[in-house]
Amino acid sequence: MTPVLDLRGIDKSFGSVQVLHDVDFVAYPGEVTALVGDNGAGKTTLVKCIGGVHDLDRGEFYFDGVPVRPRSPRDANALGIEIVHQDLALCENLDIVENMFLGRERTRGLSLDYSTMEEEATRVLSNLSVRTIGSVRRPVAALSGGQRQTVAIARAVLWDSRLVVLDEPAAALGVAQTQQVLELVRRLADKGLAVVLISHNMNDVFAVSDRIAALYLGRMAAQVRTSDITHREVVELITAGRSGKLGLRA
Ligand SMILES: Nc1ncnc2c1ncn2[C@@H]1O[C@H](COP(=O)(O)OP(=O)(O)OP(=O)(O)O)[C@@H](O)[C@H]1O
Repeated sequence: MTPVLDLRGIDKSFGSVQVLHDVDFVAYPGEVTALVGDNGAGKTTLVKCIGGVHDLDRGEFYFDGVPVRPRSPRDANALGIEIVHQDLALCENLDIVENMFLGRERTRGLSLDYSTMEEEATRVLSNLSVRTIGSVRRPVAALSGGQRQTVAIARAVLWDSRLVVLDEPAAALGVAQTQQVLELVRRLADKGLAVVLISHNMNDVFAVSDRIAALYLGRMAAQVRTSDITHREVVELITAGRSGKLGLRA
């Protein structure tokens, strides 16, 4: 199976500080790949390279097997890459439909085509089996944390997305809302998308991922199938960069 995303030998520095060292990373269609690592390990930096926010210093970037080089978020979006950042970037004063189409509004003549946008937003939410959100004309200010996360994720798949990266989608959520968001994450993959999930929560990672990639001090310690690794081994990769036969050699 050709990975949707295949990064090889990625280096990234900020000034004299090298944050990513020779990182390989793959994400397959229909799978959730968890990206784990301690604070400062380089997860966000890697994701920003994927999303075209940062240009790479060195390395190869293949998308659907084709070499590419996204140099802006717009380039990444055009390929089918969507990043849902932790702050979600939703506008409180706008409703769900307006948020989902923000910056990419549908127009008819000179005016906004609300009925088409409303139909498409409703269709995407229903395709994702989201039933917990109510009317799509509700303002985002009135939504709970989990509902906001749902809107941000639905916005990401409204376009012809192939790869969706979710940065800690359940970080601030309660138990029931976390469960709903994880189910949504799983459904995205079941629809054929490649999903990358950044998480510090091992229970969430084991509940939903097919593969786990562990970054340690800017190096990829291991990327393995979730069924081939234990909870304890992942924690060792995160904290020490190695675990038994897995991980970085001294
Ligand atoms: N624009 C920047 N300029 C300089 N250093 C940066 C920049 N962005 C990130 N870094 C540094 O790169 C390292 C990795 O940061 P990054 O945010 O990628 O880690 P992370 O794994 O996402 O951490 P966390 O789990 O805390 O979000 C940190 O030491 C950080 O200070």
